[in-house]
Amino acid sequence: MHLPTVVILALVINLIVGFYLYLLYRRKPKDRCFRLWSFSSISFVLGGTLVALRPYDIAAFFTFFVADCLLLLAPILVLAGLIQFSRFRYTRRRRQQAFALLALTAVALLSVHQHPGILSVLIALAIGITFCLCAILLQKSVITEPTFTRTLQGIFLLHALTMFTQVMLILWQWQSLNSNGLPESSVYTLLSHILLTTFTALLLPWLCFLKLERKLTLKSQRDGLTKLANREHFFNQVERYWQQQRPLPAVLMMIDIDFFKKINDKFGHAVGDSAIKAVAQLLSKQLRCNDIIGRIGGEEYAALLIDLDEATALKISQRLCEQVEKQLQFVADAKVELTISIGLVYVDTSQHDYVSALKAADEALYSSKRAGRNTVTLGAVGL
Ligand SMILES: Nc1nc2c(ncn2[C@@H]2O[C@H](COP(=O)(O)OP(=O)(O)OP(=O)(O)O)[C@@H](O)[C@H]2O)c(=O)[nH]1
Repeated sequence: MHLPTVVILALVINLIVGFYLYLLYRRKPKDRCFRLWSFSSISFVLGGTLVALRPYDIAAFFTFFVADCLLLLAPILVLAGLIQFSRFRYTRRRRQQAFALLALTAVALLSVHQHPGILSVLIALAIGITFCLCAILLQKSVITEPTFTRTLQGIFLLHALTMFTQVMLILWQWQSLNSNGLPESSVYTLLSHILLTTFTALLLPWLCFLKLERKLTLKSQRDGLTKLANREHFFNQVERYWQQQRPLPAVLMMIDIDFFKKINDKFGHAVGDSAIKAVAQLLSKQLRCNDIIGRIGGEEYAALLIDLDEATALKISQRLCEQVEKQLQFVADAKVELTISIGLVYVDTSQHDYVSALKAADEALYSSKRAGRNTVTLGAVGL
C-alpha cells in the first residue's frame, strides 16, 4: 500500500464528506450535529494536511502543535455531535467543565510541542479516550437500531484500541523515534487511524436518518392533540401485550367524556379541544407510566392497566371520575363542568382474548352512560 496515496485519498474523502455534511446542515440547521461533524471532517483534513507538510520548511508550531490540535479536535467534534443522540444531559456546568478540560489539554500540548515523542503520546492518548467516550455515549443512545449502534460503537472502540497501541509502540521504541515523534512500525496504526476516521465520517449521516425515522414513527403513533397513543398504536400495543410470553392479568378501561357534543355546541370546538387535552393530561398524571393509555376516538380514551386487581382498578376509576368533576369544572375559562364515564373489565390474559376484552369494556362503558353518566361500571369478559 502506497502510504501517501492512502493519505491523500482519505483527506479527499473526508473533505467531500465534510462538505456533504455541511450541505445537510444548511438544509436542516436545527440538526446542529451536521455542522459539528462537517467541522470534524474539515478539522481532520486540515490537521492531516499540516502533518503531511512536516518535511517542508514550515514552522514546527504549525506542523506539530496546530496539526495535532486539529487532529484531536476531529473526534471531540464527533463526540459533541453525538450528545444530541444520547440521554446525556449537557448542562451548563458540564459544558464549563468540558471547556476547562479542553483548555488544559491545549496548554499541555503547547508546553510539549517541541518534543514530538511526548506530543505523539499525548495526542494518541487523548484521541483514544475521546473515542472511548463516543462509544459510552452511544450506549445511552436514543437510537434503537441495535445493529447500527453496535457497529458504530465497535468502530469507536477499535479506533481507541488503535490509538492506545500507538502509544505503546511509541513508548516501546522511544529511543528510535523519527522526526515526527513516531516509530517506523507505527505506519499501520496511522493507516488504521486514517481509514477508521474516514469510515466513521461516512457512517455518521446515517445516525441522523435513523433519528428522523424515529421521530416520524413516534409522530405517526401519537395523537396530535393529546400526545397520547393514537387509536391504531393503542390497539397495536394491546395486541403486543397479549403476545408477550406470560402477560400478567390486567384491567382494560374505556373512558368517555359525558355530553361532549353540548360542550362543543355551547363553547365552540376550541374549548372542546382544550377539554379533550385536559382529560388526557389528567389520565396521564393519574395512571402509572407502564400503563398503556390512548385516545381511541373523538372524546374517548382507553387504558390497559397492567398487573392490577379489580378492587384497586375500581378505586382508581372512581377517583378519576371525582377528579375530573372537581378539577375540570373550568377549561380555558369556560364553565364546562366536565364529567366522564368509565367502563372496565378485569382480564386474565391466559383465558381472555383482547377482542372480547375490548368488547366487554365497551359494553361496561355504555352501561355507565345508561346509568346516568359520571359513573364507573365493572363488566365481565364472556369466555
Ligand atoms: N372539539 C372536538 N370535538 C370532537 C372531536 N372529536 C369528536 N368531537 C365531537 O365529540 C362529539 C361526540 O358526541 P357524542 O358521540 O354524541 O357523545 P356525547 O355528546 O359526549 O354524549 P355521551 O357520550 O352519550 O355522553 C361530537 O359532536 C363530535 O363532533 C375533537 O377532536 N375535538
